Amino acid sequence: MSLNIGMSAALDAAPGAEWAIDVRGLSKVYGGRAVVDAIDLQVAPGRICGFLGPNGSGKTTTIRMLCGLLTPDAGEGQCLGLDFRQHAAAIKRQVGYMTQKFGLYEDLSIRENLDFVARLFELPDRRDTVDQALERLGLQSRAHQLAGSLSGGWKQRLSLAACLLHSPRLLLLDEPTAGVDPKARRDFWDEIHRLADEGITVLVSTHYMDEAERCHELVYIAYGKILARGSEAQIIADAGLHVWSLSGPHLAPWVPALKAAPGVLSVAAFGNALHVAAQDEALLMQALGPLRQQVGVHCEPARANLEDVFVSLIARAADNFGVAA
Ligand SMILES: Nc1ncnc2c1ncn2[C@@H]1O[C@H](COP(=O)(O)OP(=O)(O)OP(=O)(O)O)[C@@H](O)[C@H]1O
Repeated sequence: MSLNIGMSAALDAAPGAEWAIDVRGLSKVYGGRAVVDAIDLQVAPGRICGFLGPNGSGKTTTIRMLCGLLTPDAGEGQCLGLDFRQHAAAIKRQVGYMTQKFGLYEDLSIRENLDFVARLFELPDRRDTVDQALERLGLQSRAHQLAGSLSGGWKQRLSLAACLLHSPRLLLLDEPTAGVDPKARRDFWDEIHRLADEGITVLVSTHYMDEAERCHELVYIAYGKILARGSEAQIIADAGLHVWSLSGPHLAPWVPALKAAPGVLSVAAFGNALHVAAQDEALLMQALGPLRQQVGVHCEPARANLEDVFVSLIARAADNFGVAA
């Protein structure tokens, strides 16, 4: 069970705060290594901010510091208008945190789990509150089923219902849809957008590009540092990438040489096409030269997508930090 609730907190979020999350210089060091390295993060109320980055880049650590489950080594700022270092308990009461791993009791039913969480939060009218949560997330038909016997999609809905029970104003969701099928993911995102329409702020980590596209804004982190932020369109424009799409037979043998070519930052297959990306257009043309001579190979400029940008950012960051991408 990962819920950790400050029962004694009486502070409410400061009304009308300009930012739901506003932290600067947030850092966490493990074993002498800054796994979150002086990051600044601002999210306005009612916005959905996607938090992206490769495995081990510091997303969970950041989320856990924001909701007061982990003490930062440095940083200052506010969550919901409250100083996030001084008022961790008060913030916890107004934040819904969904962990990466299912954090509820497998041997309790859906209803029993929700009732348990309602007790933890000392919610009044528990039965009504649980009934409403069951209805909102479409869980009534399975209310008496043990959580341990639910599929991934149902477990995820139960987790979301549990973290919404106390009417939080900020949701911190850590890879909430990992391993969940496309229909359940779509339903989940519809619900996230309904919540944002109601004014709830959402910071959600994900590895899925289609989910990134459903966020109002994105933050991309690697090696504990923020490498890009903004809307999808801004991030793509800021990256200044040149991308060419290649199609034709037997392209796979060309991939290693393309990847090794100077200036090439990303090579990826999308269906029958290869996307090759670089910042330096002349180097890209040089890398593509031999392929453009091949009979049957069609080359044309393409629009960079988020995945092209993120893979390229990692390649550049790896160069900067002197590590293997
Ligand atoms: N308690 C800990 N002690 C030591 N190192 C830790 C601890 N927790 C996390 N780390 C390290 O900090 C780094 C960042 O981890 P974190 O879980 O925040 O990454 P992440 O971006 O959430 O990754 P993923 O996408 O795989 O969930 C990793 O290298 C991880 O091994």
